[in-house]
Amino acid sequence: MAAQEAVDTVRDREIGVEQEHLDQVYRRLEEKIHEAEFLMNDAAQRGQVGTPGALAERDAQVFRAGIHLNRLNNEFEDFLFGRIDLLYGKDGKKGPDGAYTSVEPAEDAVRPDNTAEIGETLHIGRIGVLDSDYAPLVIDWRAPAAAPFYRSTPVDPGRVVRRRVIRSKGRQVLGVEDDLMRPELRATLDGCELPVIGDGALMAALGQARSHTMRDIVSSIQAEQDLVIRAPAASVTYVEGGPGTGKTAVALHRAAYLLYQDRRRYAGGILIVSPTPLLVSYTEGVLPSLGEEGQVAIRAVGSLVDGAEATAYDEPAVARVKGSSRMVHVLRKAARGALDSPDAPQLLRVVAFGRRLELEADELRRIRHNVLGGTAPVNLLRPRARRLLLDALYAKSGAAGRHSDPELAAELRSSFDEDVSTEDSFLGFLDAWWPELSPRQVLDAMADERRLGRWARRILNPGEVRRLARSLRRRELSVHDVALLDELNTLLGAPARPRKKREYDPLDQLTGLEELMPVREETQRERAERLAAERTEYAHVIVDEAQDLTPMQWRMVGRRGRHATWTVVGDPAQSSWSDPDEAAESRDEALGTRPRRRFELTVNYRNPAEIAELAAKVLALAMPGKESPRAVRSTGVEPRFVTVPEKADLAETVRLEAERLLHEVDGTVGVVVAMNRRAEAAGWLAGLGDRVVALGSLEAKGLEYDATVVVSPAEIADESPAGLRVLYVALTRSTQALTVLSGDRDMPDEAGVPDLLRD
Ligand SMILES: Nc1ncnc2c1ncn2[C@@H]1O[C@H](COP(=O)(O)OP(=O)(O)OP(=O)(O)O)[C@@H](O)[C@H]1O
Repeated sequence: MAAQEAVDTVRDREIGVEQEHLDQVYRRLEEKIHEAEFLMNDAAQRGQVGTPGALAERDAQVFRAGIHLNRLNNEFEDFLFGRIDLLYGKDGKKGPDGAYTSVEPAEDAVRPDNTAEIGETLHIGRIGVLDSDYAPLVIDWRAPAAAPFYRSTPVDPGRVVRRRVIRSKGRQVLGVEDDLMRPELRATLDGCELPVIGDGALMAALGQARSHTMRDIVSSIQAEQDLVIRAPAASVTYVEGGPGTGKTAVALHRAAYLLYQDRRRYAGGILIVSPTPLLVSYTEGVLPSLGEEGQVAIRAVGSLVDGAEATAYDEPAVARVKGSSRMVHVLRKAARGALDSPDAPQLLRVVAFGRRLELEADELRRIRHNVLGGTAPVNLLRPRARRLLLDALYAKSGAAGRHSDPELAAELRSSFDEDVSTEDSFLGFLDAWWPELSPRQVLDAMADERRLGRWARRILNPGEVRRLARSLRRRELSVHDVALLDELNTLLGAPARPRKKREYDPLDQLTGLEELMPVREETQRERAERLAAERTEYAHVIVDEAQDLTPMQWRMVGRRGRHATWTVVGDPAQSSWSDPDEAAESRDEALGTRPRRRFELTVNYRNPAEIAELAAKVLALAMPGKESPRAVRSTGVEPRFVTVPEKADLAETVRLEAERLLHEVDGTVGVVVAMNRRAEAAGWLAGLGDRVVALGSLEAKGLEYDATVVVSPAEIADESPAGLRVLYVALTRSTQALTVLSGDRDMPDEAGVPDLLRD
């Protein structure tokens, strides 16, 4: 008891120490706010008066002050979250953030009797704050001086002796957790022994209940993740890792890091491509929590084309056709062939120079063939088609040989052209014979099985043509249709549209400040939409769940990053695309010859070992020989196996299980079913509240819940050629508890364990 009291006293004292530091930080920030407000008023009053140098300096100051204002108005849960106590460094050089730059300790930093004095203490937070003497009160987590907070380990501690995670809310420090990187040392700070509190901030973070939005991991980024986050942005950073290894989290933190490193370079925008709208809404709060809202657009792969917001999924056989790179050839033919619609006019009749002139079907066909000869986009060929029509009509008019004088001949021709091309019958004909085609119109034309059959001859087989045409007759766009629209957009060529004028914003006069201002009322989503509408290319593209992109989707994403650097994160073992080799080929095409830097993440932070072990059985079937990531914790709670009791039905059983799990966990419960049960499953859970959701297997991508019910592994596995990998995804969504519910098709044994999950 006395020992516990002593621990509590030390803990309280250490919390007090950090509280004092946080108070000092807030005092300093308040000073900065006053300064910022003064500067902004001053700037507004004085307008743009001054020398260019002074104006640039003033803008820079206002810019920095704007950052502070923005951050503080966001009342962060843990503005200050870390601290490292370091040995003296090899040399006495300081970096721009006021910290010593040396990574290695000085030779005499540790005395022969294994004692040492702490030479430097750094606090780490979401932004950097200097005191009035330019000494660092808080180091920005992305600054080089903060790297040892994430990188140092007992095996390779560098200068770090003690690493502390501070839990705070607003202005209040709530707790501290320490890790010793040099446990063999007896270190002192200001003459007193360095106390160590608690046992592991990471475990505390992992055990917390989940909500429907992802949290940032800024206070507990692990060393192998930090290497990826801070990797130089050259060419392609390629990251592989199993479920729960933090790929999505790392990708988001990397976006924030890149912006911090070189905001100017990324003014061209960062695009994050996510597989589903569910994953977009799950992750979109992370960047604002890291203080980054501007410049990053997070978009689902079904919403990458302006105006399309597809969420429907095609059945696997259709998705397979629509995703395949064979579609490029079909679309090329369709984009040109769609001009030749059944109701296209077969005769052009005009009156010119007092004569009736006609072009008949054969002549028209020849002209069209002639114009379409090259590879230029169809819509951009309309002026050429118009000219050839006029040429043919002029030839018929007999006026061509009337003047030998070239000037008079040219005059005659130009008055002919003007007469004809303003005639209603000519204009009407041109609109009908060479209409400006939209991608959607071509897709609609492909819904006609006969026409599609012509365009797909020797590319798709008759069964594929039938299925594709049938699916295109449904009006609702599917996720896979969006990549087809994008391809058609390129094939047709976008006619120049007038740019929307941006509303006047007085803050535009202050360079760079705009994106940081807290007064803007635009949400992250609105901003992303605006950015996407204004932009067709980005400076950096991050692809999450990259294993799922089809060849056609890779082409679409590739177009948005032709000059970009890339971060690509994925796990081949979770691929829902039936032919991973084909997708990898298209990925390589999209990324071109840029050199790749590869990283691997090896630790599963999501699933307890008990769940990870079960999922590994499916992995062994789906990808024999592929290793599972190592689970970092164990809960002692084994997965539960349930079958539908005799007098009950599936719906009732699922509902009962969901209710049971809602009692068991504080956070969310996900019920994962085969895609064709998606609609009915929502009904099974009616009235249970918003902590529980039903999801189709493909929608579960990237998400996580405190507990999950996986309904009929066999149904999920049989859904598509990639079914086993989709089942692997479904089984790896839970952070605490998992129920596997079997139907007849699963052939469960007496213990309820389905065939697929037995040893
Ligand atoms: N360093 C960390 N500290 C705390 N939590 C972490 C850390 N790394 C990952 N996590 C947590 O682990 C969970 C899984 O992370 P994430 O979703 O990024 O993994 P993933 O590799 O994308 O998984 P999947 O491939 O299954 O989609 C999340 O809850 C995330 O917050």
